[in-house]
Amino acid sequence: MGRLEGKVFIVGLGLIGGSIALAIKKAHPEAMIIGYDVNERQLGLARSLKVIDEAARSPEDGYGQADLIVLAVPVMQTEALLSSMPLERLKRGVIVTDVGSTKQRIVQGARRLLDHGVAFIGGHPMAGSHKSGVAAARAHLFENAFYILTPTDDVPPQQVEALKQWLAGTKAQFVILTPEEHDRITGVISHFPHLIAASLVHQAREYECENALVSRLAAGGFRDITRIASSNPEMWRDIFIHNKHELLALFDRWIAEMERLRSFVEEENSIAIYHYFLEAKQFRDGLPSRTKGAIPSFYDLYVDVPDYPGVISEVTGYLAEENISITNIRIIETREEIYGVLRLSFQSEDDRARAKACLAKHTNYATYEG
Ligand SMILES: NC(=O)c1ccc[n+]([C@@H]2O[C@H](COP(=O)([O-])OP(=O)(O)OC[C@H]3O[C@@H](n4cnc5c(N)ncnc54)[C@H](O)[C@@H]3O)[C@@H](O)[C@H]2O)c1
Ligand SMILES: O=C(O)C(=O)C[C@]1(C(=O)O)C=C[C@@H](O)C=C1
Repeated sequence: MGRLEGKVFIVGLGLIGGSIALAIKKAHPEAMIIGYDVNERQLGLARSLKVIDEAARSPEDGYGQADLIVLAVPVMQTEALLSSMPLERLKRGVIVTDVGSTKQRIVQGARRLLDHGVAFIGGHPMAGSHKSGVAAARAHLFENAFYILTPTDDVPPQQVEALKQWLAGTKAQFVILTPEEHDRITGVISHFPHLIAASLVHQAREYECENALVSRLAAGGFRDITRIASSNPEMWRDIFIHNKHELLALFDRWIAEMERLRSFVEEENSIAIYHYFLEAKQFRDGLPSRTKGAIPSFYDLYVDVPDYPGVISEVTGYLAEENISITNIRIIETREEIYGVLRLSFQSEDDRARAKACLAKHTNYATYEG
């Protein structure tokens, strides 16, 4: 696909908005990426990290210049932006899209754009992380992942193709769904699992009051299933309100399923318990593997390092001595401070913990997990 020139305006420069910006720039280096975020720190960081070319002072400042507008904010904010977008100031032929985890209410909210002849195409890249913020953004975040689009009949197919071309750098696989299909499927495979993860953490926290060993002993299984409980609460609050109807139906099915399972255990029904686990294993083992992008490794350690030459080789040298492999390394500049931040990525939580201990042994640099 050819390179596009023109202006892209991204509202919301967090994990997803930042990653989309980087992916667009990779495929279309001549395009100008303008960004806006209500959080000035995120906006400043997006500029410093060169995630965007230019910062807008307000959404209104960016809308009128853009050939592509990407709304990458929590879904309730997306609705608000759609209802206040000054349609008469938009460029002719502009494409407006979003990245929100829900679609029905957003597409309903975009009705005023569609009625005004503006091409709104709902979008949802089905990859992400429990991390937030532009510092976590990566150009390859969506590689091999599904990217759902929910165009309505009002939108000409050429506009849908043009959006795919803008987003080609994501290297994602595009899938067209209706907003209803989207919300039903993501309710089951994304939204409800986040609720289960959060509820398991609450359960452990309550047990912790009885015995402080609970969190210290929480090992691989608990950590694997609850990683997503570390996700952004504002984002998940909005998703739960938006997809309320699907989630209520899932609650009913889940509660009935737990009752059934509870009775197997109460009755010591070993055949039923065995088959329950076996069937789950068979289905889980049969899921298509999507190695790169869909499940990114995000075991990052941030290290505050003094700004002098050779500090990076010093840090990596200590890790090499202990055979700890780094999968990625990045310097995050902070212009006004004498300290810089080094972001080291590891393949596993264990590697990250070893790196933390190793740096504590050899240096006095502050480290924190991201
Ligand atoms: N995190 C994921 O795994 C994931 C994956 C796919 C889609 N999504 C969707 O992407 C969207 C963004 O999520 P994220 O993970 O990037 O969150 P994030 O918290 O990393 O970033 C959101 C950014 O939006 C900014 N913002 C909030 N309200 C704003 C407003 N009114 N105007 C301008 N900026 C505003 C925030 O300051 C923040 O920087 C959400 O709708 C979410 O549902 C998230
Ligand atoms: O990997 C994670 O941390 C995610 O939760 C990513 C995840 C998901 O549920 O798979 C979360 C929300 C998005 O809408 C899409 C992807």
